[in-house]
Amino acid sequence: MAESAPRRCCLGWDFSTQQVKVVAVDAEMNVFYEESVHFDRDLPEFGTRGGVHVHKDGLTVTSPVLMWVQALDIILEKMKASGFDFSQVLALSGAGQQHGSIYWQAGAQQALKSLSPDLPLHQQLQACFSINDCPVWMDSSTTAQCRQLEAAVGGAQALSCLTGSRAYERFTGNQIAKIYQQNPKAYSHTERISLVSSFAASLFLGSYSPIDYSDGSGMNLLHIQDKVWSQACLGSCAPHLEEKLGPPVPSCSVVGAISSFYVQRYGFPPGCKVVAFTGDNPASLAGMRLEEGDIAVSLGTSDTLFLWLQEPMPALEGHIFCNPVDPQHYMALLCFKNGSLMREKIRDEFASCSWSEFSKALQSTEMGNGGNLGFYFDVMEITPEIIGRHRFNTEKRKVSAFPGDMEVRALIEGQFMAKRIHAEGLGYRVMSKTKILATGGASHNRDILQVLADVFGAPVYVIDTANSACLGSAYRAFHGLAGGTDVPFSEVVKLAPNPRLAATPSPGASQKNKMVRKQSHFKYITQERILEFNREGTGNTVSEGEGRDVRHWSGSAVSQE
Ligand SMILES: Nc1ncnc2c1ncn2[C@@H]1O[C@H](COP(=O)(O)OP(=O)(O)O)[C@@H](O)[C@H]1O
Ligand SMILES: O=C(CO)[C@@H](O)[C@H](O)COP(=O)(O)O
Repeated sequence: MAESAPRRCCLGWDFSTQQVKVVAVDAEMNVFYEESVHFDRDLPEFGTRGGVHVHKDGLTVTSPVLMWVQALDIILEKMKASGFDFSQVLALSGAGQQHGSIYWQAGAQQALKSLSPDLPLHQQLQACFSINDCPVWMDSSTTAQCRQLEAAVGGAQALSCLTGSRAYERFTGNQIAKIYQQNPKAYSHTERISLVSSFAASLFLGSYSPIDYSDGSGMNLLHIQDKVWSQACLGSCAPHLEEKLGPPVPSCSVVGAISSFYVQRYGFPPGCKVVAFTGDNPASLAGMRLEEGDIAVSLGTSDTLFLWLQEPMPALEGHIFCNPVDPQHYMALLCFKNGSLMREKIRDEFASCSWSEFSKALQSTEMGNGGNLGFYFDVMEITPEIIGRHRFNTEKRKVSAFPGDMEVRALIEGQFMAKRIHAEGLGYRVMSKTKILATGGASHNRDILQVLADVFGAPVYVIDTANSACLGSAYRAFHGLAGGTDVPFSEVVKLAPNPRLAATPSPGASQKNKMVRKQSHFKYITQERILEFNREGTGNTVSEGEGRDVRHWSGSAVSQE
């Protein structure tokens, strides 16, 4: 796969929920190498499903830290076996699934600094962690800690104004508070706490890497405007937390040179720079070269939707993060937990475990699904907080199933309708110039992208790799190398290929959307509305008025315009 002629490059890594991935990008911004290690498939000894362990309470979700370390060993060996020329790597950066936290035991820094090139990393770092199973973003077990934090700073909106988000269970400050309360011994033996992103950077640096502003915004701890840890939040979560976190840094900072371990074992140049790692969603924003007015939809393990923002407008729903490529600006993010794993379940139940059958089901059903609507949350959703499968037929009745193909379309339309109304709740409006940039594993599926274009009434573009977090990490490595904050990111990546048009709205879609916007139909797809449907009981008719509106996205409503 690797070229034999020397090709100067930067590497972009992604430590995501289900896998570790890497791309190499040359000075002309071409991707010429991609590799990945899939946790469930390639490291079965850790017994994860979808890269995680879901605990008995159904709320606690963790991943083994040594699985991540070993995945890095494996991917580096794969690169070496393929002849990848490490000597040409000028710089590297990376991304991590957001919010997950790693607890380095006292003495671990020393172990990191004295890595022997004769042994793989996982054999040398075995005793370095005070917590072996790390809380990850899918965890929703910290409701008590969330309420404590909000109370400590004057309420949910006050916390959002400070940190960009009200308290969320998966956010790291609340996870740290839980560990401190339930396992104080492990907490006191911890000398450093990393995010998945800064942990991965630390493995390359051979010492602790700082947390960057952008991923640091997903902790409920960072003052997003002043870019310092909030003393009120730190104090509410756990003692001595500031020293365990270290000072945060701008996302485009060069945090050091690569550890001699990689120079000696793989042949990296000693001057290879490590640029601060960030969250996978901020890295995707960089990879898609998002512009103001565009909307990005990432269809990975989680589904996320994000926007570039000039001014933060923290609210009770969604998140504001510091922008990863422009320290003056921000990004807004909505996260939906029932993303690809939910789609896989419906695929397995109704489309013979095959994506091509899943696509056929979308092709054989009509836009609007004849008025049949579904919302599928097999795990407790984040946006909004709700669980269960909720289907409503064309007679406005709650039903327990649809015929197979209709089930597939109900899932995909429901997922995208939810994204649109929640984005509109944040103030986003689809305009005539709106571009939707899609990424993540499911963006390989053109039929899914067609539904996205139809529901948003806007064209959908993709980049050549569905791996925008890796790509963005490689771009960010070039940015850090070029001087970071002193140089506009757009200047550094100007040679990068433009996104390709993948789907345009079907005839009739915009007319439906126009009517839906006018009559505010989407607003009924809210937690309250679904709870109301449930209270009314399966088979009950939805009361006239509000409930009816949800179905107006279907064909029958168009004629009313
Ligand atoms: N053709 C396809 N159609 C729909 N979904 C797909 C397709 N190919 C892969 N996927 C989904 O992509 C997911 C992985 O996406 P990815 O962005 O790589 O995840 P992550 O970065 O969170 O590990 C898989 O769980 C799978 O469901
Ligand atoms: O919790 C969030 C964002 O707030 C998730 O988006 C994680 O960042 C996981 O990312 P993927 O592995 O699904 O890409």
